[in-house]
Amino acid sequence: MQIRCALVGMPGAGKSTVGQRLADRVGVPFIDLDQWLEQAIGSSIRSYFEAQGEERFRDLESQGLAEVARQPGGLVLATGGGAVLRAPNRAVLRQFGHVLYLWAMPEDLYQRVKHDQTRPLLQTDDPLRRLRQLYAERDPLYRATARCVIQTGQAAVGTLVDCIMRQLELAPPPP
Ligand SMILES: Nc1ncnc2c1ncn2[C@@H]1O[C@H](COP(=O)(O)OP(=O)(O)O)[C@@H](O)[C@H]1O
Ligand SMILES: O=C(O)C1=C[C@@H](OP(=O)(O)O)[C@@H](O)[C@H](O)C1
Ligand SMILES: [Mg+2]
Repeated sequence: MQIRCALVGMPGAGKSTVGQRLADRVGVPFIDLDQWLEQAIGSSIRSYFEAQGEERFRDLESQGLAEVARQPGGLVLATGGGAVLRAPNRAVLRQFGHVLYLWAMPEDLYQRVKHDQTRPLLQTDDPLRRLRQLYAERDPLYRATARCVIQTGQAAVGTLVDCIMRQLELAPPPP
């Protein structure tokens, strides 16, 4: 089965986790853009981001996205939460394939990422407040990029994969 789809959404939405599971289920390669970048630069996103600053990270992310999107054939691509910030990236994603927005409320995102130290933008005294700010800025951009919105809420990862497969018309509707 050849599917080309990209997952966008806030940090903690489940792009990396759901994307890997979806790719395994369908049997296509999976690329997590952050992991791909970490391999390319030989350092963690957090250290690169903190040493070089956000603009340089965004440049790197844009270059990486353009390169990964050129890979032909079936592919599930999990982006980083800020990949939609630049208009050219949004165009690359739309051209790449079916873009799905994994949506969750900031309060649910916070529960998923509150103990995580790998996300540079959330290393603040008040990560929930930061998530709310990021959500307000980005929700319109995710919606403008994606063809559909998948509400993640309390849904288990397997349930979300089923839902995405139905969106991609790879699975029959539930009885
Ligand atoms: N649907 C879900 N329900 C509960 N926990 C989830 C769900 N999706 C992801 N998680 C957990 O939330 C955390 C963040 O998920 P991750 O895939 O890294 O998100 P993203 O790549 O969108 O930032 C991980 O610990 C993951 O196991
Ligand atoms: O929201 C963001 O700007 C970022 C999200 C991260 O990816 P996740 O969305 O997988 O956390 C990673 O790309 C980087 O830390 C920046
Ligand atoms: Mg991720």
